[in-house]
Amino acid sequence: MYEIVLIRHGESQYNVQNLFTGWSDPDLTEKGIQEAKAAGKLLKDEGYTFDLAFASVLKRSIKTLNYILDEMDLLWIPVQKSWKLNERHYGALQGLSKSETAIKYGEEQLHLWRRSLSVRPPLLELNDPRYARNDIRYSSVRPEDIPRGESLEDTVHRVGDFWRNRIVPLVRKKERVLISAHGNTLRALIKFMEDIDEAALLELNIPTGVPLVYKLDENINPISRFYLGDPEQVTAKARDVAKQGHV
Ligand SMILES: O=C(O)[C@@H](CO)OP(=O)(O)O
Repeated sequence: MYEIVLIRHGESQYNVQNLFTGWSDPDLTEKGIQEAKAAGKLLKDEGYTFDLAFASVLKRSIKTLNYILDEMDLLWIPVQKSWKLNERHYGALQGLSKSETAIKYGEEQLHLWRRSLSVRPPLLELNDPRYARNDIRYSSVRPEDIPRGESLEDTVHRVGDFWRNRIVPLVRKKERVLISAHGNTLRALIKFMEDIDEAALLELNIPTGVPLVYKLDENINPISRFYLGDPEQVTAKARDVAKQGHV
């Protein structure tokens, strides 16, 4: 049996202001830092250790990983960063208030934008300053691969590719891997691994800063997944994420 640990970054400045984030790059809040440190302590107390770790190229994911590794005295392990683990791209919604968007377009439309599989957000114009093509950190990415807005399904493709090509070979070698990523990247990965149906996907919310453990069989198919920590607290945190879509 194999195992892997996933985590969504701690609370960010955009989370606390209830803004659509996507590929925007806000920092962690003080609460987010504490969540990351607590996650590191929990992993250590539960006896976890890692041989290598992954993060996206967004600072909330990178810093969360660093706080966790520092807490575990594992800052020395190799870390690989990839844009393929970036949050789902929220297109022209990025930087807008979720509650104001709910007022303008209705909670139902907002829920579809946030939680459906195939609905894309309004796409960014090519000359929009939020379009990542002019950002130096994406200079090695093929321009046609840089999104202007993604459905969750689009994110499932890029994260699924990354899982198959970069993560699975390591897991097979019994490497103990930690992935620090984002709410919708992890929803995409869960969809990819378990092919959960749309109804379950609509209700799937990932709490910030809580380690999610996957047990995998010999073919690297999931056997079970569970959060570490107090189940009531985890449920309450996931409920808070769901509530961000209300007026
Ligand atoms: O804004 C975002 O990029 C994501 C994660 O913070 O939010 P949501 O939960 O609305 O998909």
